[in-house]
Amino acid sequence: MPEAVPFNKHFPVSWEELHRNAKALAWRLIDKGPWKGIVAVTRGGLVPAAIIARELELRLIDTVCVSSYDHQNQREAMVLKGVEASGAGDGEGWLIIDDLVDTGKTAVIVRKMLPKAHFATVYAKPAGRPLVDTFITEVSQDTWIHFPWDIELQFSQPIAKQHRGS
Ligand SMILES: O=P(O)(O)OC[C@H]1O[C@H](OP(=O)(O)OP(=O)(O)O)[C@H](O)[C@@H]1O
Ligand SMILES: Nc1nc2[nH]cnc2c(=O)[nH]1
Ligand SMILES: [Mg+2]
Repeated sequence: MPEAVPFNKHFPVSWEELHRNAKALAWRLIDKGPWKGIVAVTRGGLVPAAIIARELELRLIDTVCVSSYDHQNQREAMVLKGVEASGAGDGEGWLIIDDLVDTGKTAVIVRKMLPKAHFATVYAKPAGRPLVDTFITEVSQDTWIHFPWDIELQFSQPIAKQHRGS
């Protein structure tokens, strides 16, 4: 595995921004369909998958449940649940939706389960980018993305102070 990159930068995402970017992803995906359904990668893929399901009028939704981070620390990936009764088969005509790809480890696992599915994320970092078929926004490898469900409003240090401290 490549050496872990420290997260020097922070990229907070608001609900509005996430909604807008997930809708932008739906616009990119509409012409690549038709789609039979969505497999959301829990938990991060659940909110983007809900927005995309609404926009593409898809009602058949399944989940794969993968966990590989304790906050910012990556550990061995655990598959808690695979694709079940949805009939996704080899993934032909299906979308896999996750919030982001970072190292690409989760993407490799999910792609093995559904090799013909179209893998789409809202955000991508360079190491994971080759594993995604469609994404919206790229951020650098040393950036940690903070999703709206993980954060709350609070005082923020000026960038100059954060930079001196890093
Ligand atoms: O490309 P990778 O290095 O594998 O990282 C990307 C994965 O990490 C996060 O999930 P996490 O395992 O933290 O679980 P969560 O979705 O439940 O927060 C994120 O939602 C992606 O699924
Ligand atoms: N929230 C969040 N989860 C991740 N999992 C892997 N990389 C990230 C990231 O940048 N932000
Ligand atoms: Mg996840």
